[in-house]
Amino acid sequence: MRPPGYLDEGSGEAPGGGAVGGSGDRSSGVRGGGAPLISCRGVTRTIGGRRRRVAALYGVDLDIAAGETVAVVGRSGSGKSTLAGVLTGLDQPQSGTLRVGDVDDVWSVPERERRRVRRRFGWIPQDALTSFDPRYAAGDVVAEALPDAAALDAASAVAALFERVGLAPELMTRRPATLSGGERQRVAVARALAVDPDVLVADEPTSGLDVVAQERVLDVIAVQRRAGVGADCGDRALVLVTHDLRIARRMADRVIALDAGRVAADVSVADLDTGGPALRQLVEASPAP
Ligand SMILES: Nc1ncnc2c1ncn2[C@@H]1O[C@H](COP(=O)(O)OP(=O)(O)OP(=O)(O)O)[C@@H](O)[C@H]1O
Repeated sequence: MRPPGYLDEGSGEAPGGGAVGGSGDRSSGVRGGGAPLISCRGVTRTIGGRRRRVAALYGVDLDIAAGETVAVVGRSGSGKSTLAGVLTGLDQPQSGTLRVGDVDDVWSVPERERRRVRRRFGWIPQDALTSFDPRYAAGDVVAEALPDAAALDAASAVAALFERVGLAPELMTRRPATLSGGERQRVAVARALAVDPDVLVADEPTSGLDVVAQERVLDVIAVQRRAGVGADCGDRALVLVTHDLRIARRMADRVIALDAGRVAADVSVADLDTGGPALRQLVEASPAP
């Protein structure tokens, strides 16, 4: 099940090679010496039915620290969206563990505890429109995601979120299907921010948008990353799934490249150009800057 405010959607193990950079060094993604906010160990997820099963993630080890912005890059089908679903505790891996904060193994705790973990994440899906309930106006989509306390004064909470993402208040009563692609994505960002998340996970948040709309959405996400809301943004993390290395360079501190469901590279943005052949292949496969 998706979190409140999202339509449920299906989602779903793989061959591969070794990683460039830090994924073999499990402490490399953790800054400041503390425990990472999110840790995956040996995560494998297969998707599909009985006839055709696809190994979408295979033996993934990954740490994400509070305060980091991590871009997940890779070719189409490399497992980026699958990883996003696993990291947020929405999709269960067939094997491996996911630790989030003080919960050592998210899939071994009771569902109630898992829901508490999921509430730490704001999720911006790849295709916002299909994640909206078509019966709801844009404001209601965001209101539905509010935590119980904020729901007491939902109207002003939603208005504040609309303002934050640069959406005119009159758009609250419009159905998302009648909004532009960029406006819809910003409704999706507002919905993700409604939970005041510790981790914002954005899956190709600008796909299908023109350059101006892309900039607006990226700016809104960047502001959340830097400013936070009512809390120290140093406690927060952003995971940005993208096939576009230009966006990764612009937004992230660190880049994780997936290849056939495995972590092929885990490097700082500064090392993006010196990451060795595996990473170079991925860089060359991405759109030109
Ligand atoms: N519902 C599904 N049923 C069967 N296979 C699936 C399903 N969803 C994804 N897959 C397969 O799992 C693999 C990983 O898919 P995933 O969506 O995670 O890749 P991705 O890197 O996010 O791709 P893209 O950049 O195109 O969004 C791919 O081989 C894909 O075809």
